[in-house]
Amino acid sequence: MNAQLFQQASQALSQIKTFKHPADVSLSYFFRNNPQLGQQDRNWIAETVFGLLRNKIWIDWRIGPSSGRQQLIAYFRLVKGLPQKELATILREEDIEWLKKAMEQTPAEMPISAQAELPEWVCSRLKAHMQDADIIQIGRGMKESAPLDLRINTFKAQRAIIEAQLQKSGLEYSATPFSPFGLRLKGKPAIHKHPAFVHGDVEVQDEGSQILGLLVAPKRQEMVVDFCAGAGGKTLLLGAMMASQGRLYAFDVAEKRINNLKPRLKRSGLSNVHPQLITSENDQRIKRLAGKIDRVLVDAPCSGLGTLRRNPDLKWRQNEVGLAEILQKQKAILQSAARLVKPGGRLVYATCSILPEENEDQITAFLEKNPDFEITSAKEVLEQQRVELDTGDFLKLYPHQHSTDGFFAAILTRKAS
Ligand SMILES: C[S@@+](CC[C@H](N)C(=O)[O-])C[C@H]1O[C@@H](n2cnc3c(N)ncnc32)[C@H](O)[C@@H]1O
Repeated sequence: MNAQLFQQASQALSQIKTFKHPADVSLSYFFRNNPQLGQQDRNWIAETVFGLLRNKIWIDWRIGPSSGRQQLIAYFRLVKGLPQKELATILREEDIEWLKKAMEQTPAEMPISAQAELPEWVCSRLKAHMQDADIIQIGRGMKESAPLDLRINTFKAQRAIIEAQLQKSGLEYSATPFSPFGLRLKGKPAIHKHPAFVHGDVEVQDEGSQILGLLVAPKRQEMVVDFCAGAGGKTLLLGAMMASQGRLYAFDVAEKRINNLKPRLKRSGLSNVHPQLITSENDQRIKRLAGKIDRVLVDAPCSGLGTLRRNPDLKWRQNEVGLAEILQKQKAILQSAARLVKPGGRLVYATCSILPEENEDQITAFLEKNPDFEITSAKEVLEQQRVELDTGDFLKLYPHQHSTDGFFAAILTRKAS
């Protein structure tokens, strides 16, 4: 660490802290405007500002109102535990005085929000459903940085060959605990340049996201819809599970995301995927396919509060007003997507959120309105695939328990008429 680099981290932080854009977007913009920074410096700045964001609620409570520079000093001193002499190169005279006072002050009792490193409004919503100790555990799990998980593209590649390739290039990895297609890399190697990635033999995908595919469990020759396909993280998995057979529609309302799916699709070698830009959840195409689809995945737009390990800035970018809109959208999408499912067919509703309003509550409301659907146990569906993961009827994943992002999923089956 040197004074200049520290100053640059502080500047990057002040741009991120407007929270007008996602933190990674603001950071890329900062790097574009500072082309003199080498890769090592960029990595250090990114690690530092993300480290701060992962701990900022606690830091704000501990040191009170303060500048970005002071928050960074507090991060190194109080979170990373660096002794003051190691900060000598960056501390100015006024910093030393400020730090002395900050270290001495004892703030009032720590609120649950600071203990859990979650916004107050999130804590109060969780409190209606769980104990404080559980909220704290969930929140603390979100403070760790996420591991780099790969999914083997089983349509193209065999695990033994991929493992041999990784070993040959000196990469360390282990099998993911639950997903049969997963590998967890040690550290954060530049996997996008690795031949296995370039040839489409592996994709980067959190193990939790891989498990969602196991809940859909599409069969070869089936008609499947990935309703909120985005750039196709789950589409590619579903397509591989279908061994590139049957028909898999990838719907989304965002043109950019559907366009981003196309190069990934090409790399994957799949030919059963049909990306379709839709105008809304009520697009004409949905009416035409009504009652014809075997399996539908709704990976709904959500608050993303299960992904705080990767997107800690969501703690400031999400709020209750935004949540109210998201809840309406989720409800409308689920209701419309359900029309696609044929009798006996399966609908999987998933989010990367930890809020019950976006999860269980949506399912309860849906089932009240749609008595022709019933819950199928996630535990049983996973058991059938020899995956030992029991979170009950619903899939509920948390970083502190499963080392995945926070995910929720419910399997709904349309009763055979
Ligand atoms: C959680 S993301 C999906 C991520 C994706 N399934 C993946 O695995 O990479 C939710 C997606 O829903 C899309 N979306 C939002 N409103 C929609 C709607 N009315 N109908 C279909 N998709 C919608 C968003 O554009 C976004 O790509």
